[in-house]
Amino acid sequence: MIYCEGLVKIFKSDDIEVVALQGLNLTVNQGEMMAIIGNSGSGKSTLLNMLGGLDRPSAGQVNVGGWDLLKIRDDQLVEYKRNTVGFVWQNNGRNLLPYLSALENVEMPMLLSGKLDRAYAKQLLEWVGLKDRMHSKLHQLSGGEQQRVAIAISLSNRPKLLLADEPTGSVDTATSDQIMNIFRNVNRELGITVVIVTHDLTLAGKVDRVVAIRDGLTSTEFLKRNPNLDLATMENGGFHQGGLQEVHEAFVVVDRVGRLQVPKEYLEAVGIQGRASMEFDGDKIVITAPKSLEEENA
Ligand SMILES: Nc1ncnc2c1ncn2[C@@H]1O[C@H](COP(=O)(O)OP(=O)(O)OP(=O)(O)O)[C@@H](O)[C@H]1O
Repeated sequence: MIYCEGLVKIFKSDDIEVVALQGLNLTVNQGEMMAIIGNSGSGKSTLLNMLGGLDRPSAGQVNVGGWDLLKIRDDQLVEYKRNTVGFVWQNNGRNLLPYLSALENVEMPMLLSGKLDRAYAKQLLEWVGLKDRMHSKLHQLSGGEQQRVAIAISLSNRPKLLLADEPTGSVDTATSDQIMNIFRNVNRELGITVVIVTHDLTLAGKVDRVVAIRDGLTSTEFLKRNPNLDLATMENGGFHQGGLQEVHEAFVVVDRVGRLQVPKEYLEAVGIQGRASMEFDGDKIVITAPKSLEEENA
């Protein structure tokens, strides 16, 4: 569904250049539900905006659902955004209209694309648990309910890919669980590929695969140890306390030409700066602080 290789995004303003993505690789399979984590400024939103067609990449390859987003024409980009992707933000303000009802809000993008389908709009609101509130005005709904309306809107164009940027950033734990369950249903029952960007490791723990971004590159990948373990089992087993490591195994990402990112803490702990020694003992690759020549000759 998503294939990025060597993806680069450079922001230029006046004479300052910020390299937000510096050759990022990422593959997401059709029907997957996965999360992207990373510190503030690591490039998560930049990546999501590229994938959503909201911003253009500077270089590299990025292909989503058969569209080459580097070469795509402006008119094709409109079609891509209309038919292929749905977007959910932390801040609903961007796509909700406060004085319209929940139902009218869901119908709005359908109207704009000339494909009004009231029955489907109602079905979507039922799907996100708002059957009884569909005629309430947006401003009469709680933050969590508004977020669920936003999810219904993001599905109104029947996308193949749903992108969510910190979708539970401003809601409580119970609402956050409810939202994650909606994503899980959307993924399982509608077969939509779901990519969630988050800071929240408990949230990330609820998906099968997590990719960590550091300094504009994918650095670590976490895979669920037992993919058959479902959400209910994880929650009953006290998963909420455990975070990501309890259910997932961490792997360092090695790109096509063999590059990998070594965590800064590891480098500092063994005093590596600028260069390192690397040895292969037939079984393991050992990276250490550089040995001095005298030591080698001793
Ligand atoms: N429009 C822009 N112009 C200039 N620099 C930008 C722009 N957007 C993002 N950046 C820079 O690119 C880098 C990556 O930003 P990005 O918003 O993608 O990070 P993030 O991981 O989503 O962070 P956060 O979790 O805080 O949202 C940062 O250094 C940021 O300052």
